[in-house]
Amino acid sequence: MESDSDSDGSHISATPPRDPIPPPPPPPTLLSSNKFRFRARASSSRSTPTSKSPKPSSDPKLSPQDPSPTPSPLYSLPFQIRGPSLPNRPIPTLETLPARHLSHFASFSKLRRPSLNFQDDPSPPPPPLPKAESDSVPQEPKGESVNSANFVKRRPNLIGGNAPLPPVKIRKCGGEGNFVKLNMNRSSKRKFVNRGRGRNSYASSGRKSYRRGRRRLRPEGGNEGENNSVCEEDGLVAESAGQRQKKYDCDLVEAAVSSARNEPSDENLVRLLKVVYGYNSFRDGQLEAIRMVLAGESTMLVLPTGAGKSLCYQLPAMVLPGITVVVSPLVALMIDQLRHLPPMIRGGLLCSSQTADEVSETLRQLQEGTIRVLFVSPERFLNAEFLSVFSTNLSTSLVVVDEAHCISEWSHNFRPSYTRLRASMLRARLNVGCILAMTATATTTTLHSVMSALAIPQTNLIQKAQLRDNLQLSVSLSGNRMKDLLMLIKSSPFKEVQSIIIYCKFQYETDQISRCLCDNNISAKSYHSGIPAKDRSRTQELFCSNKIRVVVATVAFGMGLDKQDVGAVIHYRLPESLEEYVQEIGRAGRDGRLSHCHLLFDDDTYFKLRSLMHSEGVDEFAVNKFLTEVFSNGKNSQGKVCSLVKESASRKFDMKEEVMLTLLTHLELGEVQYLCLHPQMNVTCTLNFHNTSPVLLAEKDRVVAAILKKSETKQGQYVFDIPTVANSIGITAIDLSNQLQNLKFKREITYEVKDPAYCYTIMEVPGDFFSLSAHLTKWLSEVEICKVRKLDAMFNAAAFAANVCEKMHGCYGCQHTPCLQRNILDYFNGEDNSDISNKMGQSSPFLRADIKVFLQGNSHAKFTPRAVARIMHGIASPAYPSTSWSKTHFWMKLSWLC
Ligand SMILES: Nc1ncnc2c1ncn2[C@@H]1O[C@H](COP(=O)(O)OP(=O)(O)OP(=O)(O)O)[C@@H](O)[C@H]1O
Repeated sequence: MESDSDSDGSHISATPPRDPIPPPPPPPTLLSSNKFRFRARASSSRSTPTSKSPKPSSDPKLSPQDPSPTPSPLYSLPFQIRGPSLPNRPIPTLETLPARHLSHFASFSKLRRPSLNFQDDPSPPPPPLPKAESDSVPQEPKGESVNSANFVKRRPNLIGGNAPLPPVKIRKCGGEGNFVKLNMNRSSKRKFVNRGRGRNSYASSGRKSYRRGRRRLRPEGGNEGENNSVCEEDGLVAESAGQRQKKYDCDLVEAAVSSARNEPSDENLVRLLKVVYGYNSFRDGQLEAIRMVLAGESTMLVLPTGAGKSLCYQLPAMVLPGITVVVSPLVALMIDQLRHLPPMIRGGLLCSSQTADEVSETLRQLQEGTIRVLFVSPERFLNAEFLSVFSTNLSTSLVVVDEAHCISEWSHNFRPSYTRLRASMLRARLNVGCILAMTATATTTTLHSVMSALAIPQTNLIQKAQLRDNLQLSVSLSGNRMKDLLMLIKSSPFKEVQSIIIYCKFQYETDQISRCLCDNNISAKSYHSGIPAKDRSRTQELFCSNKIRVVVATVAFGMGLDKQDVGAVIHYRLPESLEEYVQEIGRAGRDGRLSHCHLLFDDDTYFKLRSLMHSEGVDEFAVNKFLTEVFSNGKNSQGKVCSLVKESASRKFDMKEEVMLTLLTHLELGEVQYLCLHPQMNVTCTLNFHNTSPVLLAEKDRVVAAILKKSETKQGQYVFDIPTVANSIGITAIDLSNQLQNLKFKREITYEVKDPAYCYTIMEVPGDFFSLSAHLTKWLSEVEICKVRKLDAMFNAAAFAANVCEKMHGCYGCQHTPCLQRNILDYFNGEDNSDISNKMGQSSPFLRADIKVFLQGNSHAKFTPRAVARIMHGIASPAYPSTSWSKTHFWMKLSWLC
C-alpha cells in the first residue's frame, strides 16, 4: 500500500485496501478474429451473466415513456448488466450515505439527509499508457452491408472516396485561426465578385472551409507521422467564406432584397437565397422559420446540427429594416458565425476580449446603422453602456437566441447568464418584437421552459428530427478503451476516414491518446481548454486543412467548427447526456456524406461521471451562510452596491463559482427581485499617490477624500474596496473606476486592482433567510437530479445498443443506428420526468466503518456529509482541494468500489 503523508491514522480503513496493481483487463470485446464486430457481452470473468436478462420487447415504439406495464428493456436491463470492471458485489451509493451515521457532525446536525457534492474534474493520475496494439488490421466484416431502412446510402466520408472529382488548385492557408483581429468589416465595394475574404472575415486569410475536389488519400500503410505531411495539397480547394459564395452582383442582390421586402413570397425568398448563397432551395424547416420571422412572429426553431439554422436569421437580417442581435454563448462561436455571414451583411461583435476602443468603435457603427447583425454574449445585457445604445433611436428588428437551450435549467448546458434573456427584458431594453430561439438539442421540458421565458407561443414551434440521417451510429462496451480505440481506428470503416474527432472527458486523456496515436503513425493533436489559445487555434487550423487526421478533444472542441468533411466522431467516454452526444456526433458528416460515430463505453466511466454530476451540489446550510453574506449590510442596505469576491467566497461556502452566480442570478430574476447584478469587476484597489500630497488632493477631490477615509494603509499604499468607497459618496463602482482612470492620466496616482468579484445593488432584503435558502437548495437539487437522469438515459441507451438490442429493427453487427436513433428521438420527444433506471442504489458494507475511521483520523477538521462523500469519491471542491485531500487514503475510495 502506498504510504500516505497523512500519518493521522486515516490510512486505516474497514474496506479492504485497493490492489496496488489493478487486475488485468479482460480480453478485448471489441474485435475478434480480425472481424470488426461488436458483441453484446454475454459474460466475462468479472461480469454477471446477462443471459437471464429479460428479453427486450420487439415493439419498435416501446420507449421509456411508454406507459405499458412491461418496462422497456432499455430502462430495465441495465440492472442486470455488469461491465467487465464491475465487481459482482453491492455498489456503494453516493446518494444513500447513511444519514444517521453522519448526523453527529455537530455543526451540521441540522441536515436531515446527507446530500452529496462532488466537485471539479479530480484529474486522477493517468493510468499507464496501454501499449499500442499490433499493426494487424482487422478485416471488414463480411456480409454486413448497409441494409437499414433508416439508413441513407450516401457517398461516405472516406479517404479515397470512390467518386473522384477533378483535381483543383489549392490556396495556401495562412489563417490565424479563431483568434483574429476584430471589427475589420468596413470595406464597401459595390461588387462582391469572388472576394477572397468577406467583409466579416476577421482573419488575414481566415479559417477556410474546404470543398473536396477528391477525397485525400493517405499513404498506403498508414505512414502518416506528423512530420510526414498527409496534406498533399492537390485534390483540395480551400475557400474562404467569401469565396464560397458565388459571384455577387450587388445590383442583383439589392433587387432580390427589395423584392423580398416588398413581398416576402416563397418565390422571392428562394430568389434571394440563390443570389446570395447560390443554393437552389431551402432545407427542411428553413423557409417556414424565415416566413415566421419576417411576419414578426417569435419562433422556436429546432433543427439538427449542421442543418442550416444560421441562414434562418441571416436572410431575414437582409430584409428586415432594423438590426438583428444574435446572442451566442461562446466568443469562438460568435467569431465563426461572423465570418460566415455573406459579404453583403455587415456584422459586428461585442465580447469581453475586445479593447475599450474596439467596443466604442462597434457601438459607434451600430448607432450609425452600418452594422446589420450584431453578435453579443448574454453577459452584455448587464452592461449599461451597451443597453444605452438601444435607448436611442436604434431600431432592432430581431433578437436571435442561439443555443437557446442554455436558458433552461433543465437543459444539459444551463448558463445562468442566459436566464437574463427573458422576453420582457428584451422588449423593454431593445424594444424588439420578434425573437428567434434556435437549438439542435432540447427535450420537451427544455423547449417548454425556453418558450415560456421568451414568450414564444406553442404554435410557433418549428421542430424537425434532431438527428441527421447520414450518421452511422455504433456502440461497444470496452474493457480496455485505449486498446479498443486503436483497433477501431485501424479497422474499416475508420481506417479509411480522413478527418476524425475523438471526444474524451479529461484533459490528461486527450494528451495521452494523441501521443499514443502519433506513436502508431496516426497524426493527431489534443485540444482542451488547458492548452494555450494560440496552440488550440493552430490545432483547429491544421485539422481544417487536413494536415492532421485526428483531433482528440474534450467538450471544448466543436462548437463553431464548420468543417464539412469530418468523417467520424469517436467517443472515448460516455457523453453526459444524449443532448451532448447528439451535439458531438453532429460535428460529423456536415457535408451530407455517410459518416461514422462510435461510442466506447464502460461502467467505470459511468460511475465516475455520476459522481461528478454531484459536484455542484450544495447544502441548505451553505446556502443560508451565502445569503447572510450577500445581504450582510443589513436591513437598511437597499440601494447599496455590494461585492462578493469570487475566490474567497467560493472557498468559504465550498461552492463553485458557477453555483454562486446561479444563486445570484436567481435572486435577481426569481419571483422577487432581491438584487440587481452588475458586470463582474476587480474590487480590491491598491493605490499610490505621486505628485500632490493625498491630503491636499482630498481637499479638491471628493473621491480622494473618500479613499483616504475608507482605506487601510500598508507600506505607504492605500488599499480599499471599490464598491465601499463608491457607496460612501453615492456613485457607482464604474464611475469610481472612471475617476481613478482620470487621476491616473493626470499622473496623480497609479493603482492596481485585483480580486474578481460579483457586484450587485441590493433591491430588497429577504425577510426569511431560512425559507429562501430551503427553496433555493431544493431548486438546485432538482437541477442536479435532472443532470444525473440525463447521464442515466445516455448510459441506458448505450447499454441497450451494446448489450440488449436484438438487431431486429435494422441494427446489424456493430451498427446500432436504428435503435439509437429511436431511443434518442423518444428521449427528446418524451417528458423528462419519466422513470429512468440506473445502476446505482446499493451501499458498501464498509461505508459506516470507513467514515468513522476517516473522521477519527481527521478530527482537526470539520466536515459536512457532502464533504466526506466528495473526498471518498475523489471529487475536489473549493474548500477541500485535491492538492490537500488526495493524500488521504480515503480519497476516491468509493469511486474505486463502484
Ligand atoms: N438551403 C441550404 N442549402 C445548402 N446548404 C445550406 C443551406 N442552408 C445552409 N446550408 C449550409 O449548411 C452548413 C451548416 O449551416 P449552419 O452552420 O447554419 O448549421 P447549424 O444548423 O447552425 O449547425 P450547428 O447547430 O452545428 O451550429 C453551412 O455550410 C451552410 O452554408
